[in-house]
Amino acid sequence: MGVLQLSDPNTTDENATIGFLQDFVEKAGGCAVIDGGFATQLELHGASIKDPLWSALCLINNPHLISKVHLEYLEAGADIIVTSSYQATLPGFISRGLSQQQGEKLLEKSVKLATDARDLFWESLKNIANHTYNRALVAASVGSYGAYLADGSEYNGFYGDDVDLNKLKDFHRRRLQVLVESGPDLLAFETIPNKLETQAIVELLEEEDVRIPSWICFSTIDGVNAPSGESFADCIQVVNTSRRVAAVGINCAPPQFVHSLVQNFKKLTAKVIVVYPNSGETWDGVAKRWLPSKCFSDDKFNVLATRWRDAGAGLIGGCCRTTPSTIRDLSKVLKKSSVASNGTKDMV
Ligand code: MET
Ligand SMILES: [Zn+2]
Repeated sequence: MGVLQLSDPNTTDENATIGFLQDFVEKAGGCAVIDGGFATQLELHGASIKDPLWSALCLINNPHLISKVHLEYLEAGADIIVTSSYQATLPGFISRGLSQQQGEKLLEKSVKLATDARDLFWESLKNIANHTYNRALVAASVGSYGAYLADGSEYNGFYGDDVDLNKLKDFHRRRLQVLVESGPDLLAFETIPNKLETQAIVELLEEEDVRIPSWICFSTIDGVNAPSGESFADCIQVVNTSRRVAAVGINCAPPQFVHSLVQNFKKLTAKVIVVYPNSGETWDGVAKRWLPSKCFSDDKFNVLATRWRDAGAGLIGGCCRTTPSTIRDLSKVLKKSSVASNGTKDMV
């Protein structure tokens, strides 16, 4: 098995922006594996992140742990790792007494920690014959405005009457510029709860002429609509207008919702479908803690994941409360069946 040969994402051909991710998925056997809960794994290692900056706090006081978690997910078989920048925002850092420049350095660092881990891991495989890993891609996480507010609004979609399109674009603009300049392979917009923020992202990608492919993932509470109550048909219509968004889907929703959503999204878009649900526990945004789920096991997650793949999801991983063990099992299940369906695992 060798390195995936992919189209160049930095080309001036706009179609190639999308083609890059489509190629990656295809060459991974029709379904590539994303990593699992990042903040979850930091916490399991003892990091204290009960803070408005959440996992981004580790960028300041525990970057080694971030590298360790990236390596754990790579070892578990993730084809794509997501950076620690989900709740890393410039206003968030500034409110902690950091300067704009220090904040920008931390955003840059979130990408560098991930690309360094990816390169280190890939290098370590050099002398290992017949390994089944792919050289992973790094997706820079861009959490929603609600994630920055840290008030649970990423799960209810209500940003208040004073938040309009321009305010959301202003909020996202500089962080996006810094992340893009830091050289990730992809951008991962996560837990987007409404159509307005979708529109802001799509317009911003155009205004900033972003040439690396993005995915946009929504959260959902009822498993049918966006948290704002707007239909996914409405939200995806906006996504479909963008030649810079390569994939669209769901993250951090209960796994039980995902199958019907993949079926629905398949009807609404030709883009790659990306899903990485949480473990089924629910986040109490006010008390800032997870409320228990009815049941969760990696076995159950795997069974569900093969159905998501069969329904047309091209990128599958885990969000909060999933761990490297979830991703290891997921990777085995998805890659095993992709070998069976392709008859080969040689992707060059
Ligand atoms: N990428 C983020 C993480 O795994 C997504 C969090 S969703 C609340 O920590
Ligand atoms: Zn999550």
